[in-house]
Amino acid sequence: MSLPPQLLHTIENLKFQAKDAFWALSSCICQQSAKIKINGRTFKIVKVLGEGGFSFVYLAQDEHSGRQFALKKIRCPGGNEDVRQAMREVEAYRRFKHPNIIRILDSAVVQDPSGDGQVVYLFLPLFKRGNLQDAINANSINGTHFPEREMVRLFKGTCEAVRAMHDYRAPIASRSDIRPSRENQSSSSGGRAEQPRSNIHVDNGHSDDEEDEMFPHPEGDSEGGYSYHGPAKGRSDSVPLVSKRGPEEGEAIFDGDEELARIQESGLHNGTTGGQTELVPYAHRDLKPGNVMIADDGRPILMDFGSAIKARIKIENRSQALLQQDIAAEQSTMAYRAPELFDVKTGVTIDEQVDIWSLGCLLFALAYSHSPFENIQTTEQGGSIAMAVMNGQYKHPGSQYSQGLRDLIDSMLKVNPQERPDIHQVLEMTGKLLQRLG
Ligand SMILES: Nc1ncnc2c1ncn2[C@@H]1O[C@H](COP(=O)(O)OP(=O)(O)OP(=O)(O)O)[C@@H](O)[C@H]1O
Repeated sequence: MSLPPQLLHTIENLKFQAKDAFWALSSCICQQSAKIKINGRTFKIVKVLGEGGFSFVYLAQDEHSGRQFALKKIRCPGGNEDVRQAMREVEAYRRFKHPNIIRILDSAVVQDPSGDGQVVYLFLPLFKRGNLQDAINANSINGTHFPEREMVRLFKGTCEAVRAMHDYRAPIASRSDIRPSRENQSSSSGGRAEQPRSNIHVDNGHSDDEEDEMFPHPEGDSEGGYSYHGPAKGRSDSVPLVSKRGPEEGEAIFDGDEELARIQESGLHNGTTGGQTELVPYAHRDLKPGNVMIADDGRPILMDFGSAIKARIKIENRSQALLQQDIAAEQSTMAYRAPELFDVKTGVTIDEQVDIWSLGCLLFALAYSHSPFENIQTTEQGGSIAMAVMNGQYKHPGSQYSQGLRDLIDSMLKVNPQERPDIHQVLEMTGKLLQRLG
């Protein structure tokens, strides 16, 4: 039976209307996908700033105040263990308060709207000038080099951030901070090969109690009022489950300069506010130019604390050694990784000297645009990066830089960690070099 032409037309019209409605709906959805609501605020995602192994970093703008932030989105497909790992990063950001260390502004754990699992959002101050790796890349493209004084200044600021970690003092009240880690007491790896983060169930040197400690504290506590209510089952919106006190309507979520001034004035450079403390050195474990941002005033700012860990780990047996190798393989960048992390020996204590090696690589990279152990396959040395690192095989390319700079790099790139200077000695040598450079 054929339909009258008028009815056919009406049907076509309805089809188009339905299409229009579909497009309107999808464009609305698309527009919404460029916005995100966290802790009661709506943020516009302006662009992608960078991408890491498990995360995206976006430039986000608060719709209300117009302020811009770096929003790090960490996917946690592996469930609670991944969320815990991400929360360790949040906690590490909060632990170290220093003018050369990035401060976290806020965080939230939400149900991933595009699938299963959770997402952890970190609000960070925006550094428009990029990081030291960006500056190195710009040098390579333009055929330019850092002036030596500027390079040593950037290096010194980075070392000051590292010193705050190596000299970290924990309040004594928090006894869990000094208990031996489960990692040090038991073995669980048994020779696993390099695996993705979500499959490695390690505690990164933290006891169970400390893991609890590392979760945000209840509202109103001394740490500043985070609260964790566990992952939300079946929620599809972006309701924050972990949140600092959400900003009131009209209240600026953050003022980076004010915050920095507060840190500098209060002298809270080492995370403690008085009372009894004890030394609990932390290692960053992934020092490299890409993890040092450049602030508007030119200050180097250390970031990316996903790999930060209590520095001193006693290796008592082969399984613990292999576990540490796994962790290093997953979290530390190979060309900047210390030799003792490539082949972890039994009966030794790994410590914060791993960072000194990475600082040597970082200063070398600032000077010559690449790590001493990058592009190793293409050199006449022939061996792998691991072999070159473990043998301490590298060469300074010809340059205008002073012998003092070369000596400083060489002092840090000692295969035996005990022969490397500690961070205080590195800073002393760096200061003297700066003085000589005028
Ligand atoms: N606060 C910020 N301001 C501007 N850009 C940023 C900021 N934080 C991160 N980025 C950009 O995003 C990139 C990735 O950030 P980040 O290193 O924190 O991610 P990641 O997943 O931990 O990376 P990786 O896999 O290297 O450890 C950085 O190299 C940088 O270019």
